[in-house]
Amino acid sequence: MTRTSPSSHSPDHAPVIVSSPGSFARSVLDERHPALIERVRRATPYPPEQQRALDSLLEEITKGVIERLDDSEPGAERWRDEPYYGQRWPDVPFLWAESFFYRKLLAALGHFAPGPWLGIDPFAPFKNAELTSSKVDEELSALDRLPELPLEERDRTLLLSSLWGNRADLGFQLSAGAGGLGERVTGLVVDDSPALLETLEAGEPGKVCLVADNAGPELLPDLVLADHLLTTRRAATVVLHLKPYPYYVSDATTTDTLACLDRMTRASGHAAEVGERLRQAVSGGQLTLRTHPFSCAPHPYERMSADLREDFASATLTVMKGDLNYRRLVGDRHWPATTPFAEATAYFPGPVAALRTLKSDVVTGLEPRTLEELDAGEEAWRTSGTHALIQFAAR
Ligand SMILES: O=P(O)(O)OC[C@H]1O[C@](O)(CO)[C@@H](O)[C@@H]1O
Repeated sequence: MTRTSPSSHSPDHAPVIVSSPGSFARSVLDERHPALIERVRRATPYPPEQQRALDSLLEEITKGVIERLDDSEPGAERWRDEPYYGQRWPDVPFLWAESFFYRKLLAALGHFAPGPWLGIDPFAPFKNAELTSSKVDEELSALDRLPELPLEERDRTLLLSSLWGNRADLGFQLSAGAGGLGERVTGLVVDDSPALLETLEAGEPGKVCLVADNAGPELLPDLVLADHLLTTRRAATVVLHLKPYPYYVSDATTTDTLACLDRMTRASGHAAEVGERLRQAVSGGQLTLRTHPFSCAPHPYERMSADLREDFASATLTVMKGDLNYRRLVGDRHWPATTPFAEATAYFPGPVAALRTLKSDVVTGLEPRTLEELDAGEEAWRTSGTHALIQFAAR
């Protein structure tokens, strides 16, 4: 990966830029994005106007330079002052390039334009296939064993299933180049779960912010975890942060959340009970769904707006799910992997945890010995989704 000039948050660690051929970031832009355009075309019979817009987007990302979003697009003003227009896609920060690609894909499909395609989620066919799969049936039935477990074991099981649910990332599965997901490795590269749980147990139950990542098989265990936090009084309220519009293929929106609740209540046994309780929690205000525009911003959380900062500052704990949230939490930078997680997140306004399977180059908080072992083992441990971590920083 190439490096560009450093910036304020971590002067020594440059942002991840796409350019070097052969880098992970480059493979996402060169392989994953064009493949995704084709999958979207095949999944939904978009009319000629949208087909032509997809052709132009494909041409732009493969051969052209970055072109602005049309001013008529909702939220276009948030993208207007970015410094990257006219540059080649591989020459700008990875996080920005990926985010802008997803926003342009929605523009090409008329997602925000009044008319018949308004609000149609281009990724819905993939998400629906996952949510209706028999694998999900099995996972929901497995919940029947949950009430028998002692509390400590339930805590751990639910944290781990929310964590490993993060492997359910359609971006990965749709990828032609990445070779899909490898076998998951048992054991976490960092496990701060005892400190995380201690924070939730200390003092009166407060608010927990759960910043969701993917829909379906990841969101289901996230919702079960939210129910567990509420029913065990680890949290008085949970705020579930969702994406305001379809993003990074499988990221969870409000529609996806309602689909999960529906899936649970239509199941039997414990899953149905949890689903019903969660519906009531939404109606009663114990579980709030929040879709902040910054959730789809191409920036690290260090640049979050004052109202979002206030939400996280007033929480007992914020849990960031998944790889993209991790990249945004620590900044998508070339951190030395042994940089303490607390240092990389020092700006964060409250206690924060990350539950993440590793699917991109960025990582912090590793013990030197762990890093040595990982580097000596499987080559792509940072990006293959085989390893995972639970990190926590108190404030
Ligand atoms: O769904 P997750 O865990 O956020 O993973 C999404 C990840 O997929 C990628 O788009 C490509 O791997 C990463 O850039 C991103 O971090």
